[in-house]
Amino acid sequence: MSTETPGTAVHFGAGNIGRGFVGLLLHDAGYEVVFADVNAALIDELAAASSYTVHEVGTGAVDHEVTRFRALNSAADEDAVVTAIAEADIVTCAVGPNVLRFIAPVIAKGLAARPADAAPLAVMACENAINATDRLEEFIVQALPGGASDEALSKVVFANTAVDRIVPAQAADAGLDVTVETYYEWAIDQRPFDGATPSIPGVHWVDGLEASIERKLFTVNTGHATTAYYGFLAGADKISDAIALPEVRAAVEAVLAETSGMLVAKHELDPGVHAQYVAAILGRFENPYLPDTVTRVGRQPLRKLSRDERFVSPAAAIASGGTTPVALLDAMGAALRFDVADDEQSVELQALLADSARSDVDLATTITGLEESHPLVAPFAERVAAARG
Ligand SMILES: NC(=O)c1ccc[n+]([C@@H]2O[C@H](COP(=O)([O-])OP(=O)(O)OC[C@H]3O[C@@H](n4cnc5c(N)ncnc54)[C@H](O)[C@@H]3O)[C@@H](O)[C@H]2O)c1
Ligand SMILES: O=P(O)(O)OC[C@@H](O)[C@@H](O)[C@H](O)[C@H](O)CO
Repeated sequence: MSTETPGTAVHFGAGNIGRGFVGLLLHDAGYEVVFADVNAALIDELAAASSYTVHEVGTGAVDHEVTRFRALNSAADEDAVVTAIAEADIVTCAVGPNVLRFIAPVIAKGLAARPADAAPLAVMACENAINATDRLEEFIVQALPGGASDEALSKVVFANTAVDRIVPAQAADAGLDVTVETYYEWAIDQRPFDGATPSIPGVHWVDGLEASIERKLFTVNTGHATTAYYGFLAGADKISDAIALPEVRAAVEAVLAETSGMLVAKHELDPGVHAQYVAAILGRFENPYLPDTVTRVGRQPLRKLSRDERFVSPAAAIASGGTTPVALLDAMGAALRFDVADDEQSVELQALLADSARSDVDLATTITGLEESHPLVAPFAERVAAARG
């Protein structure tokens, strides 16, 4: 890690947000980006290319060319990834929260292989999850050869981040190019760097990430998922078509009114500024040029319905104040009806709901991770019963 000349950044996950956002900002900051991914076809295509283009769509859109990258297959060529990490300034990832445990061992090996006099490696997870870097850190520490020695941990700085840019699934013929919205925000907790933050233009450095990640996850992602689940039920394919339906729009606005009240109170946000933030997000969902789908945005419903995620976490915060978050509970009920054959978690969810040996309350606790005595369980069990028909 250096505040001076950018060197190398290793980025795990060369998918939509990896190429369309994190890789782009690191490239623009002057880093050589080393993409590490388990998708052999994607890595081969990246390794054979000298550039790709990030196409923005919407008002003020421009194209950006990304060059000066390498691509490594982290499943087939772990040694090369370890070497790259040993020599890098930065490691980032956008692989999905459930994949963090699988990339941690190779990062641990890279840390162990780092020269003793190297500057600390900045590790920053760019996932839609609360404290994703802390989760990654736990897996890395568990995997450190010889244990979490002071020497190993002196070679690394872990910082939580919040990333925001809608990057839809890409067209089959897009190749490496990525279509994205114009908007982006990358907030990173600056406290762990002790004044020596990496130089990445476009990053918003914050003191502590809790307010930034909760504001983002419980507004952008709660609203997005609500649009997806109600849109799916209404037969919409695109997010922009879904949010154009009055009943979907009303449900999304009701959900965001609930999360807004919680966020404004908890993080002492300016209500007017937050209202503008919400309005801008609804405008982003409306972007007709963004080919985003309800199936991508609703993907992995069991993850989205879990305890620390975009529905249950804000709903539990509201319930702890004695109020029942009816719109959030109804949106969770809509999520239960997300029945998409090629989404593994949707199939698993539907199988759970079809299991007549299990009670509604049992399923409500299993899906949300809440104790049976929690005030949300009884009303969510009612939505479970309704979804089971
Ligand atoms: N797409 C968005 O709009 C967006 C925006 C902000 C945050 N995110 C978050 O970024 C993460 C990735 O989302 P995405 O939309 O880019 O998904 P994606 O499926 O397009 O990309 C994920 C990539 O990770 C790779 N991968 C999976 N397992 C791996 C492993 N063990 N090692 C290395 N690579 C591995 C996959 O092959 C894939 O290329 C998620 O946490 C998501 O919530 C996405
Ligand atoms: O990536 P997920 O599955 O957690 O959520 C789906 C979308 O809401 C998400 O990818 C958004 O497009 C993104 O978070 C915008 O910043």
